[in-house]
Amino acid sequence: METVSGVKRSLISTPSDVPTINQEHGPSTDDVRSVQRRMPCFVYILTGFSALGGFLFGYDTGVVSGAMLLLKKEMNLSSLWQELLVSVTVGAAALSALAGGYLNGIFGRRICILLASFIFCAGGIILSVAPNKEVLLFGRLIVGLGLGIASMTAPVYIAEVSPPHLRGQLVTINTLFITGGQFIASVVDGVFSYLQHDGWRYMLGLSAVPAALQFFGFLLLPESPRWLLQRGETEKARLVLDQIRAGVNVEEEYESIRSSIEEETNDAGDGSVLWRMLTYAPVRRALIVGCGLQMFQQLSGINTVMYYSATILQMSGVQDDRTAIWLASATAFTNFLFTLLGVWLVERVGRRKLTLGSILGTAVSLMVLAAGFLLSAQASPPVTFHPSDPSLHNSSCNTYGFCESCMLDPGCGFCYGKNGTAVVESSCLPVDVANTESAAAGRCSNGTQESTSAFWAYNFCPTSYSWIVLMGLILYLALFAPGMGPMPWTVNSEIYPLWARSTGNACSAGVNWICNVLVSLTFLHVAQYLTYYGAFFLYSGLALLGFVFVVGCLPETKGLRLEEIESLFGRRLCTCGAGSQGVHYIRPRLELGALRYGTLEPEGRIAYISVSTKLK
Ligand SMILES: O[C@H]1[C@H](O)[C@@H](O)[C@H](O)[C@@H](O)[C@H]1O
Repeated sequence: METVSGVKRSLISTPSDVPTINQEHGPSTDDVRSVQRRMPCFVYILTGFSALGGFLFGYDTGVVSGAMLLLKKEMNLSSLWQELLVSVTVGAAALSALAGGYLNGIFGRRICILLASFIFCAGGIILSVAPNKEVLLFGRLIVGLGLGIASMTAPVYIAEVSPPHLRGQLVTINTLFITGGQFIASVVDGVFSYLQHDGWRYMLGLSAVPAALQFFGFLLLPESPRWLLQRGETEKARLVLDQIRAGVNVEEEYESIRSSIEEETNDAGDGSVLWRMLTYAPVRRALIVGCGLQMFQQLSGINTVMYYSATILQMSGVQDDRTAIWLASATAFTNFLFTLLGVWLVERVGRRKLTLGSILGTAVSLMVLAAGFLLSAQASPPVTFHPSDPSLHNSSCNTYGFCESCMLDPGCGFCYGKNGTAVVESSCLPVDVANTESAAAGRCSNGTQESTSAFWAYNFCPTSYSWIVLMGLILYLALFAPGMGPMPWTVNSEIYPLWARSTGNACSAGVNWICNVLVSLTFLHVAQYLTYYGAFFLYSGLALLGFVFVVGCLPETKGLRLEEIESLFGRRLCTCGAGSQGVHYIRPRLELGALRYGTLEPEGRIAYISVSTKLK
């Protein structure tokens, strides 16, 4: 048990969807059922408009790969500039997510969402009219600033306006919008890839449309009642709560938020919020769990799959650029589809089981992916033909004996002929730096391929094991998307008490973006050092570590009111997971002078007995 302040903070009151015994202020079971029966339409509208932030997150991170194919030709971009244009957005998102915690605390969720959509709009317009690469870089930086704020604010806002029995589902809808945004971005990429001149302007600029929609929508939508109460705007808070609970008696919810804010204010120690979070054990544990989940989400390699799916598919044998782009949209669609499964499952099986099943499945499918690459590497065709052209002799490509090592060098590609299904007369040649679809010289150089009937493989080797890679990829998405995709966002939106919520979400979103940039920027280098199968075995190992972390540390939060969740972190870290396996809590309610205790039953449901025993 914590100190007295810890006990007071970890007070449990009755969740609205659990029938209660002898409760003083609670809604009757009929009230509760009627909330669940009535469709809380307004909450869905609020969720839809805030999740547009998730959509923009997905769109802006997803669209850039297709835009880059056109931009690099039109603006003659070096690989440094390409990397800069991709990573400046993610880097800016990491910084602005961290700053978003402060902004959320001061200005509230609504203003932050308005600010993010305004920034997205401005960024989209700048990108669509950019006359040169410097302005493009500036536009991508602006978009990143919006991304960071939106990524941490939308889940918090949705969690704060949702009723407990729908909260998991509604916050998961935000991730559904992220993956939806990635899918739409890939379709837009596919469509505008036919417009060789200026197609990228439409790709990058179109994001201004949903951003404007969100901006105007939020001018009319309310602030989070929890934030309003925290700022002392009690009347407004009650009005908003009435409005979003569709007229059901909100007295108990209002009281429970008010009393937990009162306790927080009384207990508030000295120092900044972050310092208080780090020095107060239950919140520190929640922060470790929140940041750990976000870290393992990224370390299990989702964005190597999302950003490089076209490349991965090419490596598995799909040769044509345009086919690869459309197959990449099939990948994004699979991610979207299985996130939908997560929305359906989250309130049925709970966050913990969903995350556990998903991360274990992710680890296994990464092994399948790695095995596919390993078999392809072992069956990699040898170099059998050394062309006499003296201009090719000085290149490092000349030193490779197999396609596998040739393909891993970004400066080289594999040029080969076919006899039936057998690879013949194969060479490793330097790539044409202006256009990686052909070799710099020789049989596979631009314009000569047709007459010589030679095939050019850049980034992949001709192999008969590509189906295993394809199967691993689909399996990966099907198992990652329902759990490890959305749960880190969903869990983070609910595990912190109100005073620490925006800072906690800012930190964990920052960790997500930082790990995102680390993994996606290092993928090609890791693949070069460890080969592709080594890289995927590495991600699989990291996912297994994540599994151990989730087993030990993630408690079940399903069905609990936000004010009750902190108590799940009352025990030592790595025993928190036991909370969902039947732990008994005894929580004296000191300020009321009455003793209440609750039993946390399997499935995270809490049964209540309120005992009117005076402590004094
Ligand atoms: O939860 C999301 C989602 O899974 C996306 O597909 C991924 O690109 C993001 O990085 C992640 O945070």
